[in-house]
Amino acid sequence: MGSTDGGNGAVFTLADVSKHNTREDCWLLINDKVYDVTKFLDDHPGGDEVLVTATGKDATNDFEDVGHSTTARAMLDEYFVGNINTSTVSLKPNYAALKQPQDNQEKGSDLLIKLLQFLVPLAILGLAFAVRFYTKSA
Ligand code: HEM
Repeated sequence: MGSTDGGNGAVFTLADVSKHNTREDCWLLINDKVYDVTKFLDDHPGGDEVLVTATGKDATNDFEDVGHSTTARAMLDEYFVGNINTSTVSLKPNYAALKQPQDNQEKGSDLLIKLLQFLVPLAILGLAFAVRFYTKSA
């Protein structure tokens, strides 16, 4: 069936694939292969929304995370339009880089909590002394 789709020898860049990011024209990149799923949108058991949001990037993880059946995997062939120029896409997301800002943020809020743990009792103590001082003189 794939042979009737044409363009089997085509090699696309991620920028090429990214242009097809609407319900009217929807391409996906899964496991280094490019699929035109426009005609499949209405039939996808997981809905069309997830497919459109999976455009413009490497959708391999999105596809694999769902744990698609072998039937689902066999369906891919039908929508195959070409391969990807792998140098245009970072196929493995850099988890270390993604995690970094989060770590920094956590460190930031840790510091704030430590600072508050120090300042709040100090403020209460100060308040107690102030109250004592003013009630004495009155
Ligand atoms: C051409 C690509 C795709 C095909 C042919 C496909 C096909 C299917 C099929 C046949 C099912 C039914 C369950 C099964 O047999 O595993 C399914 C379910 C599902 N798919 Fe896909 N899928 C594709 C891409 C995607 C992508 C990229 C995502 C996520 C971003 C996705 C998300 C889902 C979800 C969430 C379900 C579960 C629906 C449910 O059980 O309620 N699919 N898909």
